Amino acid sequence: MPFANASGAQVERLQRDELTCWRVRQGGAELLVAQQGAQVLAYGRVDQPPLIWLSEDAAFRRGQSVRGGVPVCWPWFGDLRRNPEAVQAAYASEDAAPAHGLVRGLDWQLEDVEQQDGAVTLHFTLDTRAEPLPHWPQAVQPSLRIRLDERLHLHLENHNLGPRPVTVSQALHTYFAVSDIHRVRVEGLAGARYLDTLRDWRPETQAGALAFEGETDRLYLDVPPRLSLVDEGWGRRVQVESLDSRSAILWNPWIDKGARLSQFADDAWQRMLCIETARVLDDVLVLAPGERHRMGVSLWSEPL
Ligand SMILES: O=P(O)(O)OC[C@H]1O[C@H](O)[C@H](O)[C@@H](O)[C@@H]1O
Repeated sequence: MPFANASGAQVERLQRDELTCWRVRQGGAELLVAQQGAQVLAYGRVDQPPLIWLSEDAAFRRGQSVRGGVPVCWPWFGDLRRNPEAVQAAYASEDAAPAHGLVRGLDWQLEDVEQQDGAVTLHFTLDTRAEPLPHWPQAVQPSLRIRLDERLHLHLENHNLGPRPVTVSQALHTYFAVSDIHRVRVEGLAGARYLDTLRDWRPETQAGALAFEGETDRLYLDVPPRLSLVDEGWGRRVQVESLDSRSAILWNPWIDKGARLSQFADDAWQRMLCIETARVLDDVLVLAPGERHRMGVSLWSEPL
């Protein structure tokens, strides 16, 4: 049932196959968010190509992360065994740990929808006290605030409600839509250190802007607060501004890995790339007892 307020924002609950979603329309922008994983699925301005990419082969199934949008990776990023020891130690099982943590396929609770001053904010939490995560007996509660105004802002909060410090790694795994992977570059990384996961995690230093010429899967450190995705094909610059994060993952699967991915068309690698706002490697989060921490990202586009 849609409901609108005086400023004209419209928030509507709807179903995409097995998933409950919310669609927000406001000021010429449209946002779609799934309750599962508190996952942003789509975002853009109605008169422009989408800013966030959602796979045309996306499956909206319970327990399965949707390919595209902004999956929340938490309380670890990627392969747990590649994480610092303190992140691994928080997981109490000998069994193989799922990639990208435990919360992408779970239902988060929508706490409230706030509409104020031309902005709409959806606030999701995952109550890990009422329903502890499997093999992760830590009293840390994540929440995600998704705010739509002229821009899109995501804030991932961690609240350590327990008596012990807890170390987590995390990412807002944003999939961006691009006109053509051969016509884009990411600016802002020059001089940053990175680990190239495709070359045995070799440490490297970025020279100049990052262009994509093959499979790319890199963990960058010392990342500045502003990165820009320059898209010559669509004549725009997408600004990616982070809050309290100095690590980022840059990813494009290219042809061979793209063919092996779930919910991913054979040629989809040409139309997307990921810039993931993160806390990984030596940038992991150490949460003191009682501590709240917020990591964020804001996204918008400007004409070139
Ligand atoms: O297929 P998923 O579990 O969603 O992971 C998708 C991708 O996420 C990150 O960007 C990793 O760096 C990649 O190695 C991984 O392939």
